[in-house]
Amino acid sequence: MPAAPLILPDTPQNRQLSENVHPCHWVNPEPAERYNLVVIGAGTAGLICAAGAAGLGAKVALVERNLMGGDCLNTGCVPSKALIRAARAVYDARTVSEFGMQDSNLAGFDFKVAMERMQRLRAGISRHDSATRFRDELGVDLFIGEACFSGPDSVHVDGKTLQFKKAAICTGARAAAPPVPGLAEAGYLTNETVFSLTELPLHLAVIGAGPIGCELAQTFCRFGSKVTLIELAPAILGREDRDAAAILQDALIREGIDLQLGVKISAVESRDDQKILHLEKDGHAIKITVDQILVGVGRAPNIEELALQTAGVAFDRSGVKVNDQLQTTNANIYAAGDVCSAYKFTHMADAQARILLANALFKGRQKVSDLIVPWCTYTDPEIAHVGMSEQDATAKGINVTTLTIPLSDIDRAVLDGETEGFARVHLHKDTDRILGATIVARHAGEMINELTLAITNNLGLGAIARTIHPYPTQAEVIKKLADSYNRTRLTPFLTRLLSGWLKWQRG
Ligand SMILES: Cc1cc2nc3c(=O)[nH]c(=O)nc-3n(C[C@H](O)[C@H](O)[C@H](O)COP(=O)(O)OP(=O)(O)OC[C@H]3O[C@@H](n4cnc5c(N)ncnc54)[C@H](O)[C@@H]3O)c2cc1C
Ligand SMILES: NC(=O)c1ccc[n+]([C@@H]2O[C@H](COP(=O)([O-])OP(=O)(O)OC[C@H]3O[C@@H](n4cnc5c(N)ncnc54)[C@H](O)[C@@H]3O)[C@@H](O)[C@H]2O)c1
Repeated sequence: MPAAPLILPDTPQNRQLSENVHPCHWVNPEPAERYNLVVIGAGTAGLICAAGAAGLGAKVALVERNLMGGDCLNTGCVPSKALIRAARAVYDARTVSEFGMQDSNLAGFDFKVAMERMQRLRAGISRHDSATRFRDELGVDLFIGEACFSGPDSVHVDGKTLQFKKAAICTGARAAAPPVPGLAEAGYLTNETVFSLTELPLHLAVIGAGPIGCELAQTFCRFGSKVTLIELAPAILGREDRDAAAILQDALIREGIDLQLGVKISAVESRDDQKILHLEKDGHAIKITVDQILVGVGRAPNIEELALQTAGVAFDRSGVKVNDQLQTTNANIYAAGDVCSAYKFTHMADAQARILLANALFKGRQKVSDLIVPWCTYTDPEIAHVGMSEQDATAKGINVTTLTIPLSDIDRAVLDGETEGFARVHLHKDTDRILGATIVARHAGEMINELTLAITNNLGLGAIARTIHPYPTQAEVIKKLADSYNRTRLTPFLTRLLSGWLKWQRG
């Protein structure tokens, strides 16, 4: 009988996942005399570093204390997006009457089936991050255990010492806990435990309306939980365009989420199986009784166990300190991903790992500040953003022209019944140079790529105006932005000139 999986519940899918990303009978190899690169942490950043370096012929050691694949595979992007997909199916089924289908209701929804689907898909995807693949196909020395520095050029794991020329700290981050009296005693879910639920909460309190809170509040509400979403700030998704966040805020309230904004949680107490949250809002006390609490109030870097002082690596509350080339205060040690990045995204961990490889192994001088970073919050509608916001540009003293097209102007969005949203670009004033963009649409995450490509490659809106977009697609909204830019170039003088020419043509 194989050991119980590291990720609960104990199901065949979770056993398969565990066997791939933390095999129970794994035997650590004998360390090489010296490694070109020792990578600590096998999340996205660490896996890209290890696979990339080994693929280029480096001798690489990779150390992971828990599950290879890190947050993204096990407790982040993958399980959350599988559940978001299930929640969309439930929502669509409930709102089909306008398409002529009979109303369906929630009675037929089985939470266990949605969770099993997530576990099955996650286990399948885990093959790419598996221990045996990294050892047998990529030639990486994989050590399972907790790593800590034992000197400026050595790491200790499982009673062994790994000597390195260069090291990469890729240890990621974990859920931060809000300092609320009684919360720890009452118990709460985080991203590490919410995907292990076996029963749908009847009433779920979600603390924090950032991406984690908004995505999962909407998901559980669609599954049929009563959801209270509690946010300290006066609005949700503080980092997003205000108009974009307002559209989502309305959608969440309309779907039945009890949204408590500008609220302080003064205490939590538990009574029988219930948890009681005491809130303060505008001087009033509010009491909410729930059966589960989910916390999503930001991340704390995983640095405590690394003995960073021993290696001369500086750090603070936000993580390992790195320069623009991802080098720490020890010139031979670099860091990438959530442990050092203000942008905590899988694609950013990936992009930083590539920079780390070039700079650490090949004396490259690539800079993080040169990256154009898109992101997307996978609510319904999605909110996707790339580049600067209007405030970023203003703070840099750049004059901006902002253009916005509502989705209600786009035929395909009208036909799909998905008109809630818009596309917006910020241009360098009097030019077609795109500084940043936000899209709110059901599949905004797919649509933002065209604008990311344009910004990354210095293509202005003019290039998009010259690009044919298939009709009818929702991405035509980006072409319409470009057309509206072209119209701004029609000065009264040019208009007079053109109309004079056409008049002359008529004879
Ligand atoms: C619920 C949720 C949803 C998300 N959704 C998205 C999304 O849709 N899109 C997106 O881009 N991002 C998303 N993210 C963010 C994304 O998961 C992270 O940005 C990404 O996983 C960071 O990768 P990383 O390699 O830096 O760190 P991690 O994935 O955290 O990996 C770090 C690894 O290091 C290991 N480790 C730590 N300390 C040690 C040690 N001392 N010794 C050995 N090993 C150690 C850990 O066990 C872990 O496996 C989401 C996050 C959450 C929580
Ligand atoms: N789709 C995606 O790419 C995606 C999805 C989920 C998570 N992530 C990543 O994970 C990271 C963490 O996400 P997150 O949502 O936990 O953090 P966050 O920092 O983005 O948002 C946390 C929210 O919690 C609020 N908050 C803080 N303390 C509070 C308190 N005591 N009471 C009530 N509200 C409080 C904050 O005001 C903020 O709005 C993000 O930075 C993001 O990069 C990305």
